[in-house]
Amino acid sequence: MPEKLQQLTSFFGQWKQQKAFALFRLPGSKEIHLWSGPTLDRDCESEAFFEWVPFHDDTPSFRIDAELQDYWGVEEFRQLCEPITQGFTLHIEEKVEEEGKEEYLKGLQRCLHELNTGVLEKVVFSRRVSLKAKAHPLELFMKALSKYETAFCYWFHHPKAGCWLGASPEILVKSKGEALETFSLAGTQKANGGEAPVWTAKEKREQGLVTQYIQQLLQGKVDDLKLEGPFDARAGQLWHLKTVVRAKTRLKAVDIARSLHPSPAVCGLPKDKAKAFLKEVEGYDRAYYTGYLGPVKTVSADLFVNLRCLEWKPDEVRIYVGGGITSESMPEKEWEETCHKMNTMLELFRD
Ligand SMILES: C=C(O[C@H]1C=CC=C(C(=O)O)[C@@H]1O)C(=O)O
Repeated sequence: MPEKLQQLTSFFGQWKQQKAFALFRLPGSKEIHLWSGPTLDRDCESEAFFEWVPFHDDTPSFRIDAELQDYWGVEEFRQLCEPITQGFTLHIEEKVEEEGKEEYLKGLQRCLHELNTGVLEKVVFSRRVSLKAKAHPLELFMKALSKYETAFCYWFHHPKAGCWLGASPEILVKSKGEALETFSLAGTQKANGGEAPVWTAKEKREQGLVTQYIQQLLQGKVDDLKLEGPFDARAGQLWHLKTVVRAKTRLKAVDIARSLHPSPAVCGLPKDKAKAFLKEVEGYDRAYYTGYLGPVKTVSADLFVNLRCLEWKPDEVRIYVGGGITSESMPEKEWEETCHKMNTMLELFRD
């Protein structure tokens, strides 16, 4: 057996016994990276580490020291992986369309009450669906690579955080030297062939609130703050509204990410009230959905919001989806939006 294949087979053949690891591909890149190593103490840094942060503060964060770093070209990796995933069945119970609808709509009414009485200005209400499924995570990761070329695709495993996979369209903080970039991403429409989306006032406002939040938070802390957009951004079968925010700074990417998180693209406004309200109204634990993750080096960082993701279990997957709610929201439309977002992960189980 060629050495590279042997190494990969032994790593992914017993991945559950491995130390924590992250397998990832940056948006648009043709390289797949594997970082693995011991967990660092909170706030302890190394030359290269993988950051893994939850949504709620009472869930633990993990920072993996990238002691082991390897990378492959996508095609080489695909060929190496074929023998590893061969013989695994890919199966999912597909009847999920109406599951949890009643509960979701009840929660949404409570969101609308908070919004209509002025307690909240925006809230990102979410849900989780558990499905019986069988798949090798590596196979799902490979599918994500080919279906979502412009997303940050990852497979993350930590003995204490579990096994997660995703294809995130949203940069939280990207930095290289002093150059900093972040996204304001919100507003969703299902793609309809090649047609450009027409955005409603509600969608423009929900995205505008995210841009404003980022701008206010960064102003005075960074130099040369510039905004580009909003423009249409495609993510799989969905469209979003996106504004790219650029700046110059000497602050550390991990510190900026910590102060931006959770933005109104995943939480709400006012931030603390929305967070507390979500904990109560959602009735389930978001865990690492809408947290953030990514590789960090001494001179660069690529941190993404953990969206369009699933939690993998041996016979089950849990898919997490949400959407921005404002006083103009129409319940049926918001429900449908979560169904469209769920399709991003369900697609991994289809040919
Ligand atoms: C919270 C999610 O998406 C966010 C990112 C883009 C568009 C969003 C929206 O239109 O509501 C959300 O803010 C999700 O995918 O679960």
